[in-house]
Amino acid sequence: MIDLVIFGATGDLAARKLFPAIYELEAAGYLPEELRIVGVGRKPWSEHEFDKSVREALAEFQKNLEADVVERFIRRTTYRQMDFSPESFEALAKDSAPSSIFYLSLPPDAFPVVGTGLGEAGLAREKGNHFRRLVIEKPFGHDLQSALELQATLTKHWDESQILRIDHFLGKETVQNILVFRFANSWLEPLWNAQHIAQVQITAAESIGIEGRGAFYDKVGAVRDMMQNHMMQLLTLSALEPPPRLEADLLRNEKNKVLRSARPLSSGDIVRGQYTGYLEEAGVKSSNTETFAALRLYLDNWRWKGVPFYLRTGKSMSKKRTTIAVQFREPPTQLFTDTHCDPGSSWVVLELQPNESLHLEMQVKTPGLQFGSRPVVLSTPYSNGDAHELSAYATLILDALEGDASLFIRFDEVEWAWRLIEPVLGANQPVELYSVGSDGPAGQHYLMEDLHRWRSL
Ligand SMILES: NC(=O)C1=CN([C@@H]2O[C@H](COP(=O)(O)OP(=O)(O)OC[C@H]3O[C@@H](n4cnc5c(N)ncnc54)[C@H](OP(=O)(O)O)[C@@H]3O)[C@@H](O)[C@H]2O)C=CC1
Ligand SMILES: O=C1O[C@H](COP(=O)(O)O)[C@@H](O)[C@H](O)[C@H]1O
Repeated sequence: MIDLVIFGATGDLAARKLFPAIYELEAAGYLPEELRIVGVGRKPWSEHEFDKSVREALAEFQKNLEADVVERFIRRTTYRQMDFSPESFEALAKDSAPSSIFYLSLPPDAFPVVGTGLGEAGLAREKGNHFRRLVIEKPFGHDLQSALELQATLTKHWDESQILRIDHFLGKETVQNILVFRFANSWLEPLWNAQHIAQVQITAAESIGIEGRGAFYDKVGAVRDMMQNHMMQLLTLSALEPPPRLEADLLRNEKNKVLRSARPLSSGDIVRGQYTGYLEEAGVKSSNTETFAALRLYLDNWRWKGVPFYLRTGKSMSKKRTTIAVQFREPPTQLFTDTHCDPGSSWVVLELQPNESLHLEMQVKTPGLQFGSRPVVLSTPYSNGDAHELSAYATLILDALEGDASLFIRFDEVEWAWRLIEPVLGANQPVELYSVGSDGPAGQHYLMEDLHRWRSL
């Protein structure tokens, strides 16, 4: 028997992402026969009420449900009410399978309580071939100090190798494709450095606002919600050195080196924005929390010295689009007249969402007598239409079951991301207003070096 114990099973993330992801794994036949799913909550729900909530979540958040798969899934589930007292953890320990995964889908304040409660009840101990793993949602800490404290608390009972910190961007196929694109194409790698690359723009724009999460978001803002975690992951995967092998720690070593090579940031490297109308959202106090952030940073290492990395993320923007756009340097001399605006400009654009695809923007001859150049785009979709592509959460839950930590964040990555970001967390820096449905505040353009411009979304 293996237990997947979901703390916070009555909550939003469980309904929206975790149950649909487990359903996907069930439908694809990836779940071990002996897996039991234990939903934990403080609410005094009966089994029937929990089943009903799982069915409703699947109906709302999972397309193409098959009745027999739903029934197989429901047969695995059971609900457990806990008050997080020592006695409730001891009772859990009596009923737990020798191999268990504890998924903390809880508000961050509850991470130390539950991590410690499990540890004190002996549920972090592994015996023989059995495993005990702790999956933790983001955010891991609110700043560097709180992240260090949380880590110190958890590692009283849990070994770092047992802790799987979720960043759901790493579960996205197109994010993993960054590595394949870079390291499976030998023509590309010799060009992927400061000698040939002029700038890198990483954008994660969302068209949605804060969607009723005002009370949470207002204390967090875009830098903590997106920049410190998801955007840093996109940066490290774009910039890292090839690991000698695709093993969790070798990969994570390289990601950490990228973070450690970043030049310290100061207030001149960030522009913070807030969409108009944010202050009227439910749960928002009269605050200057940023709903948009743009950063300029440099990696002072052999490969990237002098290349600006521009990162931006925001809510209520003109569209949902996540891209990594890499501009190659212009040829040393211009042989051709250019009737268009950007002479000799070549870009590689990895579009991570919503249209998972790859674009090469290149120059070709202008048809006709004139010897000029004009841009063309070679595009290919990422997907080959395979129905077995898993959602991000399904991939990560499967990896957690299989004990593959490659797509989870190691603590030193969290720590160095906080070290990098902390100087620009500054809540007392002003926010610049931008209109809902725009590409963000005008001030973002002041971050750019001469001749660089943000690409339009
Ligand atoms: N929702 C989302 O889209 C995303 C969420 N996350 C992260 O996932 C985690 C869960 O998020 P979400 O589901 O939205 O959170 P919720 O606020 O919905 O909380 C989840 C559940 O936790 C229980 N809970 C609430 N407060 C406490 C507490 N103080 N102590 C113990 N249990 C508590 C509640 O269940 P009960 O009352 O039954 O105990 C609740 O149903 C968070 O860390 C969040 O940052 C990350 C990315 C996206
Ligand atoms: O973690 C988070 O991510 C989502 C964006 O994720 P995506 O997969 O939809 O791109 C963001 O909306 C949310 O604020 C943040 O907490």
